[in-house]
Amino acid sequence: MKIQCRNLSKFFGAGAQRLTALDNIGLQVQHNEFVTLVGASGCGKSTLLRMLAGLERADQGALLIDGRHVTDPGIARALVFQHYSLYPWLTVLNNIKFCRRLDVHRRHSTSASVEAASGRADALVRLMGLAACIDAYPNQLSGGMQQRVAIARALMGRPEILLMDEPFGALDAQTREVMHDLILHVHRLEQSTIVFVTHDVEEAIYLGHRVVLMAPRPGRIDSIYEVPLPRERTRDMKHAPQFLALKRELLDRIRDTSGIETDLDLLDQLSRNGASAPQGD
Ligand SMILES: Nc1ncnc2c1ncn2[C@@H]1O[C@H](COP(=O)(O)OP(=O)(O)OP(=O)(O)O)[C@@H](O)[C@H]1O
Repeated sequence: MKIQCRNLSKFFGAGAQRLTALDNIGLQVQHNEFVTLVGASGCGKSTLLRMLAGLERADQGALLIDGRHVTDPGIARALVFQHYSLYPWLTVLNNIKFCRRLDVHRRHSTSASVEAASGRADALVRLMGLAACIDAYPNQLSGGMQQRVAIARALMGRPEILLMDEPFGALDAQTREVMHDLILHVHRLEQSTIVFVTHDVEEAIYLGHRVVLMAPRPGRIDSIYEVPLPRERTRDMKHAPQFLALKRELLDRIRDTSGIETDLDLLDQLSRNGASAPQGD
């Protein structure tokens, strides 16, 4: 098993203010699996991802990767965010090469490691379709191109696990479609394990082998769905009855677990109480 979350809990704040961001999370992800996380706002998706990245510590439970406890970030795991976080003063190629934890940036680096890193950067440039803009600076690129650079940079250290937090959230619909096929291609080629957070249920189904649906207050796993599609995805599958049925089910479940209806009821009560409250002078 690549990733094992055993009864993970995470709290923020203390006393009456204590918030259970993650409550008793149990999740196992296999090597080369593509798992997507969806759920209403505040259900702990990003917190769980940050924990997998080693950026957040669990307060209870255990997180194991390849059977070993995770305590810190490591080169075997790379994180990609919605905001591309590229270095504006570096060209595309240098952004890709600049993966700080690579041996090549250390004093003891050998000419063989420099050459290997250079070869990997060139391969990633081709894979990501960036060959025409290697000398451009990030501010000269579209959002989609910047995100390609960010993914290429994340792949530079050959991560075994790619953790993606709404990486395509800021892109337009057409660019997202292209990026979906690109990331599926990367997943196949690199044989990586991917955990991908999104608000977009269609994206979660199209990319994922399994969709993990989380719910808020406290943040928890509500249910896990196997995606009933072949692993090799094609865009026409988005119209398949089983795709549409799962989409409906997930959307209904997210609405039911979001707490939005309870909030609306409370607002309704408040406005009714307000209307009947005695008016002051
Ligand atoms: N550093 C922090 N300090 C205090 N509370 C936090 C912190 N990080 C997250 N939280 C809280 O933990 C809960 C889970 O947050 P998280 O960002 O993981 O949810 P999410 O599902 O990713 O939300 P969204 O979909 O809106 O991005 C939220 O209530 C959030 O306010």
